[in-house]
Amino acid sequence: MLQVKNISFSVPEKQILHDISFSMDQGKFIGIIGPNGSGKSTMLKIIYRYLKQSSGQVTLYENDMEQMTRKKIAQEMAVVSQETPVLFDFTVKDLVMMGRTPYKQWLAQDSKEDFAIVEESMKLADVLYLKDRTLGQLSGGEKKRVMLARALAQQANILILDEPTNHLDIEHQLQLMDLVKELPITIIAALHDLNLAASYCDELLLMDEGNLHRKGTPEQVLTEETIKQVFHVQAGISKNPFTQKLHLFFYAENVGRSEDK
Ligand SMILES: Nc1ncnc2c1ncn2[C@@H]1O[C@H](COP(=O)(O)OP(=O)(O)OP(=O)(O)O)[C@@H](O)[C@H]1O
Repeated sequence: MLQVKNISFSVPEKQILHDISFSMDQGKFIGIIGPNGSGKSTMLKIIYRYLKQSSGQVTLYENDMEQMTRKKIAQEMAVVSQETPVLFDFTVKDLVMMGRTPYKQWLAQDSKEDFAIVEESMKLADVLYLKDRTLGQLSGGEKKRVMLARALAQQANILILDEPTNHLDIEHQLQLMDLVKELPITIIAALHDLNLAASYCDELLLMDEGNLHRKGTPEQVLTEETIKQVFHVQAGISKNPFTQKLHLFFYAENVGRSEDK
């Protein structure tokens, strides 16, 4: 459904992305992983058209995204970015209602259906109890969940998440990942936690210094060799005994050396 074709991105000082190509199939959960500064957020920002690539093309259902209107893109894609908007005086329910904007005519009233969708989205993201608070009165993790609720209210076909579990406690991390995994839509998420990525993603894109180092299933991408090459740490590959999913252990290269002496 979505194709990224030969995308490069440069700023005056340097090239940030080098000739990236991949495609996303309907209903799949794709994870973008890689060290700090490897280009994950930049790649996502180009997909949701916050940044314009220097060369290459992104197509959605074979249409060039540059030719699509903002409104059409907002009906297709919802984004939870790393930044929270500076709308401190807005209440949670008003913010989540903003997710309905792409479906409204100029100055149209919120419909019964809009209110029902907003309430359901707040329930799913576990923020209903915060609905009358303003954004300025929330913790980092609560804000993150409100932004997820807003994205859910958008009812888009593609959900883009930039480090969605950042700021979340472990219960809410797993809740969020379970929730988005169950959605019948396509998800693309930049993730730092490789074990979360391994557990939930159908496919991983491993970025390294602006290049797509490897793509494939978690088993294909998360090997001892690739982790050493890209993250410069040693990894042991195992299985989570409860979920049977791939599980990684990490250690610095010199661990255990003192015991060898
Ligand atoms: N506007 C800009 N001008 C100059 N350099 C930039 C700009 N935006 C991003 N960069 C650089 O591009 C590289 C990729 O940044 P990006 O935010 O995409 O990385 P990331 O993989 O998402 O990192 P992190 O894991 O730390 O969030 C970094 O080295 C960053 O400093």
